[in-house]
Amino acid sequence: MNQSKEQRILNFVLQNAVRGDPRSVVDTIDRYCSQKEWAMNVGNEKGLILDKTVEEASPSVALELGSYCGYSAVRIGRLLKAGARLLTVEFNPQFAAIAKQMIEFAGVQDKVKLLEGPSEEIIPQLKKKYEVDTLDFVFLDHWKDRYTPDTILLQECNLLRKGSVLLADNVIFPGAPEFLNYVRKSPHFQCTNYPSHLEYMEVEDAMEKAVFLG
Ligand SMILES: O=C(NC/C=C/[C@H]1O[C@@H](Sc2ccncc2)[C@H](O)[C@@H]1O)c1cc([N+](=O)[O-])cc(O)c1O
Ligand SMILES: [Mg+2]
Repeated sequence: MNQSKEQRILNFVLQNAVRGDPRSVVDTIDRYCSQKEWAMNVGNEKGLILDKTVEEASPSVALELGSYCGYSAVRIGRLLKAGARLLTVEFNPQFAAIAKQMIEFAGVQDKVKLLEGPSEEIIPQLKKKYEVDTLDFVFLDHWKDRYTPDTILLQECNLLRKGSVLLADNVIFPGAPEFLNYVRKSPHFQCTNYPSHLEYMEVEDAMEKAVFLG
C-alpha cells in the first residue's frame, strides 16, 4: 500500500533531521514541503509570528487545536520554559500517529502531550482529566469552521483567564471569516491582525491574535 504524504514527510525527517534537535526537525519539514510536496504546516514565515507570540505569552499551559504532522507542536514545544506544557489535539488517527513520532524524534515529548480526539470532546475534559486550571495560550489551526464554536466552548468551560492569548492561523486563506467577525465584535477580546503568506506559497494569508479580556 503506498505511503501517505504525511508518512513521507515523517520519513524525510527521520532520515535527514537531527534527533533531539527541534530546530532541525522544523527546518527539515519546511525544506521537504517547499521543495517536494506542499503540506499544511504553519511554515516558517507565519512560524516566526507564532514564535514571537509564544515567547511574549511565555505560557505555563498551552493548547493547540489541530496537530497534523506535529510541526507547530515541535515549534511551540521548543520555546516552552521548564515545567511548562503543551497539549495538542488531533482527531485523525493517522495524523496523530505521525505527530507523536515527530514530537518524540524532536525530543520535546516531555513538554508536549498529544490528545487524540475531536476538540469539542477534549476541551470539556481539560480541567478534570488533564488537570488544567486555565490556558495561557491557544493555537487554532484545525478545521476553520471549528474556530468559533471552540472559542465559545473554551469560555463556557472557564478555560480562559484575563490575558489568555488565542492565535489563529489562516484567517485569510483558506479563511475563517466568522471567527474574525466573532472575536473582533466581542467586547471580551482585544484583536491584532498579522498579515503574512500561506505556507510555502505567495498567496496572502494572515494570523489573528485575540487576547481574552475576562
Ligand atoms: O484546512 C486546513 N487546516 C485544517 C487542519 C486540520 C487538522 O486538524 C485536524 S481536524 C480537528 C482536530 C482537532 N479537533 C477537531 C478537528 C485534521 O485532522 C488536521 O490534522 C488548512 C488548509 C490550508 N490550505 O492552504 O488549504 C492551509 C492551512 O494552513 C491549513 O491549516
Ligand atoms: Mg494552518
